[in-house]
Amino acid sequence: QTEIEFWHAFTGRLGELVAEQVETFNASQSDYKVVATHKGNYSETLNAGIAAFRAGEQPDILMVFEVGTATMMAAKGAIKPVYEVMGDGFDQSKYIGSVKGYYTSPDGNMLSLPFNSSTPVLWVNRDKLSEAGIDPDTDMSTWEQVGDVLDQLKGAGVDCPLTTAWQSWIHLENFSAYHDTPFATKSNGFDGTDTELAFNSPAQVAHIGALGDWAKDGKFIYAGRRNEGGANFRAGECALFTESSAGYAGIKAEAEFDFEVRPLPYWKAVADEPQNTIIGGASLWVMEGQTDAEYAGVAAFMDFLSSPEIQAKWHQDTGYLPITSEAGDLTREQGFYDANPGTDIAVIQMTAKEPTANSKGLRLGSFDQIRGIIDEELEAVWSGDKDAQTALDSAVERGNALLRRFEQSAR
Ligand SMILES: O=P(O)(O)OC[C@H](O)CO
Repeated sequence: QTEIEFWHAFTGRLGELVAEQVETFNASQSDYKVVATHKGNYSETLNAGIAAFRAGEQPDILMVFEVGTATMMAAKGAIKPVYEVMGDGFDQSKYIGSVKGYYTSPDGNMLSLPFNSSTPVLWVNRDKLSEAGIDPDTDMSTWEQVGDVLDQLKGAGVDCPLTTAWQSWIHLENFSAYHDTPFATKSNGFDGTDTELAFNSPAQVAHIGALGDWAKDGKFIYAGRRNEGGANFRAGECALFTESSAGYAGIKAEAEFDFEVRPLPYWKAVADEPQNTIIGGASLWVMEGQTDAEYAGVAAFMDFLSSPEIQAKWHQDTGYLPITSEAGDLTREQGFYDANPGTDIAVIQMTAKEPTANSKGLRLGSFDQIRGIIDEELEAVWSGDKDAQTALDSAVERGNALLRRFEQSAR
């Protein structure tokens, strides 16, 4: 039996669900055994994979969050493109375009498997709204409307009207795509590594400024750079929570209140209607230097993960997007969206409009480090130390220095 090493970044409910998938695969055949190992959070898992490659001890499969995509694409000699691993019969057309597009080479080949792809949405604690005397069905399509609701929640004495996970991903990266505004030049890096950050334009400054005002007034409660705010929301402390669609797994397992998923709000003052949101989560990269038997095992496992039943179950359990049209169709046929209203919002938000140059996604080198800079600057806004314009100007300048260094090293 050939062992396939799979390093991932899941804990909690998602950790249980990925373990279940691996067990199902292992029990379904006897040629291969996938051994899944948790390597820490997304950044730690990426760094562990890079360090292991340098030491010649890389796993067969490495989960890399979307932030690491450009880094992995540039890591020549470290990765084996998924379309090559899958071989001649690989039908790339079954994967949903807007999902696989993030991980596809300029000549149209899938470089990694978009196993756990998400997009941000608005999670609502309906009980919290009712307790505050607010109609839980109140329209919160726009940030203007959310602002009114936050006023009412604060007025009713709610301690945590709004919190967020992944502030840069949701409130700058997706915000920009959703309002069809560049996050960076050169189609957010898709058209070349000579890209510059551009998220300090009036639309982004206005949004971060509004969040900063809400933070000052105790209406927006900052909980951390990753998904720390999830614990507060799941415990029933917060009324509204901007978080990944994959927050679903934990919320469904833990929330003892009536919850709902809504589309990510947009500013009516900036756009008549929203563009599309972009991908987050992670994809599975295959590492170089493995045996033919291991690559055959990786292909079998990825084929299994992409099969309609397994993929539909994963989508329904986790809130991650279905990666194939068949898995989406099967989910609909099974009545899942009817029984769980709102669970199709993430897919609709991603696919309702043809992406523009500003909304295909991001492909920026050293982006994990750049996110660290953005996090630092945003925290200065939430604490009242910097205004939004100053903080975003500084993040752009500091981030551009890292992009230039990446560009030189990629040559
Ligand atoms: O929580 P996830 O897995 O949907 O990931 C959210 C962000 O995309 C991470 O960069």
